[in-house]
Amino acid sequence: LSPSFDWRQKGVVTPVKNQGSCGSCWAFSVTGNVEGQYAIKHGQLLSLSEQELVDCDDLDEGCNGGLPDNAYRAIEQLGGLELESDYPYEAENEKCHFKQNLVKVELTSAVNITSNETQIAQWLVQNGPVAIGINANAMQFYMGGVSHPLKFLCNPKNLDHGVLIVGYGTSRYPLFHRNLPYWIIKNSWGKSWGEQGYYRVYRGDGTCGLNTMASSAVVV
Ligand SMILES: CCC[C@@H](/C=C/S(=O)(=O)c1ccccc1)NC(=O)[C@H](Cc1ccccc1)NC(=O)N1CCC(N2CCOCC2)CC1
Repeated sequence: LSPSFDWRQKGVVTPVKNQGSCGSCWAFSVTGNVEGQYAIKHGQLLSLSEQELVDCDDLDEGCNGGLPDNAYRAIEQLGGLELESDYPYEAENEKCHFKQNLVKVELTSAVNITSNETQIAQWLVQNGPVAIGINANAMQFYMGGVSHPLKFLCNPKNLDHGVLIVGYGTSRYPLFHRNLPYWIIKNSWGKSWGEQGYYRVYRGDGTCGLNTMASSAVVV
């Protein structure tokens, strides 16, 4: 396993987005994953619509929450994803105005990825960014660095947020830990949150349950 890998350097990750005051994190996690899969397969980076999922994915609950696995199925059933520019984000539940002729990306299926973090890293290098569920307790007060909250402060069984792993690394931590392994996670709370919108979290001990619900779409 290479010591670090970052899909942002390969041009398959769109700029950090902001879900606003709508519980649509699950939709951003899925569009981020599909954007990556499509870019890797077709060599073109498209920004895809979260609002289409918020409005049209009836397996989920729009601004009141959702699950990546439901969203992949809904995208297959709907017929595909439209561009962000064709179906712009409104941060509220609206009436579905999906248009089949505007579909840019179709899914053939989706996969669940093992919870072994070394294997998740291998999968990521071979296939692309990974959609995950995580307990966001430690993210609400995150100001940068490598987050490694104590288990009782970030229950790995209470997943409540959908985000996207885009890479991993090891920090040369001078004083305490020599090589601190971490994940690089794209959040959807805007660029002013965390490290320009990103979250680095300890890699290797199931911190905040980040390894327990890893998944990806398979695009046409
Ligand atoms: C109210 C929804 C909030 C939203 C994220 C909002 S958020 O703004 O990113 C945030 C998260 C944490 C702290 C603060 C802010 N969370 C979700 O959508 C989370 C995301 C998630 C959870 C677990 C695994 C993967 C992804 N999902 C959920 O909240 N839900 C999952 C589906 C569930 N349905 C119940 C009825 O039967 C069908 C399923 C509804 C709640």
